[in-house]
Amino acid sequence: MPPRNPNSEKILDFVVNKGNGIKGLVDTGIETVPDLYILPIEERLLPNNILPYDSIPVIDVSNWDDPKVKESICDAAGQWGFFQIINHGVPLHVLDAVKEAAHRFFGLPYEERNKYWAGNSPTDTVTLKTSFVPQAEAVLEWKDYLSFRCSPRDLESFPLWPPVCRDEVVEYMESAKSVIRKLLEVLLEGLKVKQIDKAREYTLMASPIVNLMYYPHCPNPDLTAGVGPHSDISTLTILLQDDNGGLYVRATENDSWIHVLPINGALVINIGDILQIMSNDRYKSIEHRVVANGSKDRVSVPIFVNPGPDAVFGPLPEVLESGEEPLYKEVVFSDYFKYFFSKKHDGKKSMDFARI
Ligand SMILES: O=C(O)CCC(=O)C(=O)O
Ligand SMILES: [Fe+2]
Repeated sequence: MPPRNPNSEKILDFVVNKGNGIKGLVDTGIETVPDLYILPIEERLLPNNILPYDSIPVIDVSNWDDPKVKESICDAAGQWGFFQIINHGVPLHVLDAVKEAAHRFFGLPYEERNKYWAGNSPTDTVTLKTSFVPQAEAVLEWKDYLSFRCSPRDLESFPLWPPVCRDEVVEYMESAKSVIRKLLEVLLEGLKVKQIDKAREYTLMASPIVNLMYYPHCPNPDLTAGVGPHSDISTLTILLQDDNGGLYVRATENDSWIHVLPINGALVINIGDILQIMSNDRYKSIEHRVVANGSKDRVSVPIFVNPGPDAVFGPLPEVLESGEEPLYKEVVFSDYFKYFFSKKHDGKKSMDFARI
């Protein structure tokens, strides 16, 4: 990484080392985007690269057992890797409450937020961070996030979680559980897996993570990345976004992107790397990115549905049954996770870790 100029070093110290986050920097009243956040022009999302009339599928899941619904889900997972679901059963008030809780947490004074900063937090099940991997990034991402590990064991640390948002996070996670289960059942049935037994359950969904993402308003969002292009390493991600928009999904191998239109009450679903690997490429984990907003503070709440740390995953035997060659080797989830977090967001390069 090239050396940084003294002003960038100062900002890095304030945002990362002192734990103010990008929220703290915006609160100082900055009127321009600091160099530390300015992307080289070839990495910016330019208007010419946005396809204005395209959108990802929207699927009504009021009847999960309808074969047409199942088919739409599996088709969307294969062709798009991204879709929105409506009538999913998670109550609107639960969705609204967790978004409000995110605003409440990031609205706390520095001293209160800082109690949860990585390294200060009373428990490793909740951590406040900024950007993605600041020590590996030449340009930082315009986001802070409070991350909750949410396996049943992790939930034992609930009393140590921030009181301004912990109930809402747990309620959202609990209400989303049946949606997660249904989606995985349908997607696995599409891969000829009849039933999700205990071992499979561990590999598919044992260690969910819920993030409260916060993208404070940015003086010039076109210059910077809220989140750079990446695919998720999860099996599935369930994402609740607010009405500001700003999430873009890669459309083709060329550099074009589709905006994910906010729909009140909808959940955005995307396939993660693990499910692409387990499906031997039947389902696709598609790159996506976020652009911050010029005037509003954006929040989103992804649930990353992750395997247990020591789960081993690879192409499913049911998928390879008819003699198809596996495209991936078997990998331990914690190794894949460490690899992902050892470098900056970099498209779909993490998948090389598992590729044969
Ligand atoms: O905030 C969003 O809309 C998406 C965030 C995201 O892609 C991620 O955290 O992996
Ligand atoms: Fe993502």
